[in-house]
Amino acid sequence: MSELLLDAVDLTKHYGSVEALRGASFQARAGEVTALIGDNGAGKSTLVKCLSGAEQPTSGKILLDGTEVHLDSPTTARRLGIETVYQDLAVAPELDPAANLFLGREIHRKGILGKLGMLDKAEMRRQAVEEFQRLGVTLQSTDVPIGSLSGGQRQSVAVARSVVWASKVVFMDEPTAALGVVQRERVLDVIKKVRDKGIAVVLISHNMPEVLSVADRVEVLRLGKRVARFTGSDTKLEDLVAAMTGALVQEEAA
Ligand SMILES: Nc1ncnc2c1ncn2[C@@H]1O[C@H](COP(=O)(O)OP(=O)(O)OP(=O)(O)O)[C@@H](O)[C@H]1O
Repeated sequence: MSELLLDAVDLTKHYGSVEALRGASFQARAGEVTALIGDNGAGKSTLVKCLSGAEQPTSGKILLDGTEVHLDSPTTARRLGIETVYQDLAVAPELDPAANLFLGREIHRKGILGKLGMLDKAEMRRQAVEEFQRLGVTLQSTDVPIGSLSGGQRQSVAVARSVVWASKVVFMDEPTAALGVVQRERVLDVIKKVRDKGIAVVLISHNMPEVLSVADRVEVLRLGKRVARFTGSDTKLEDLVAAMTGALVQEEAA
C-alpha cells in the first residue's frame, strides 16, 4: 500500500448555523489519484478549502506525513507542498505559458539587475519548456499570451503549474469541466503523469466515468461526512451512485 500522505480526521466546519462538514475524514496517498465525490452540497469544496488552507476547520485534525499541521493560509499549505488547481482557472490570460508557470515565484536575474527586480525571462522559459515536455503538455507556441490558447491547453498549463510546485499533494477541483473529449483526455494524461511522480492527487469530479478511469481510490462524502471508500479497479458505477445518494453507507460517523 502506498504511503499515507494526507490524513484528515473528523473535520467539522460551521458557517453560522450551517454545518458544511460534520465529522468528515479523508485520506490521500503518495503516487495515487484519490477521487473525492459526492452530490451537490455534500461538502467537497469545503473539505478541499480546509485541506488547502483557504478555510480553517471548526474542529478536527489534519496530518501531513504523520505530523499534525495547522493550515492557517494557502501560503502555509503551499509551503508544506500542497497545491490547488481551481475550477475557475487562476491563470493570467495576458501572460505567456512560462510566465504563468512562475506566477508569484518568478526567477530574478543575478546581481544588481535582479535586485532591482529584473526577471530572468530566458531561464524561466527554458525551465518551463522542460517541465511542459516532461509532463507531456504540448503547446504550439510558448510565446503567446495564454488567453489565446485553447481551454484544454490553458487547463494543462494550470495543472502543470500546480505540479511543478507541489511536493506532496495536489487538489484538482473539476479540472476537466467545460473541456471537449480530446482536451479532457489530455488533462487526464497530465494528471496521471503527476501521480507517477509520487504526488498524492486529489480529484474532485462529478464525472463518474472519468473517476472510474483515472482514480486509484474513491472517497465519498454525503451530508458533510465520509460515507464510503472504494479501491479503483473493483469499483462499479452503481456503487458510487448508491453511496452518493445514501442507499449504501459503509462508514458511520467517526
Ligand atoms: N461560505 C459559506 N457560507 C455558508 N454556507 C456555506 C458556505 N460554503 C458552503 N456552504 C454550505 O455548505 C454545504 C457544503 O457546500 P460545498 O460547496 O462544500 O459542497 P460541494 O460538495 O462542493 O457541492 P457542489 O458539488 O455543488 O460544488 C452546502 O450546504 C453549502 O450551502
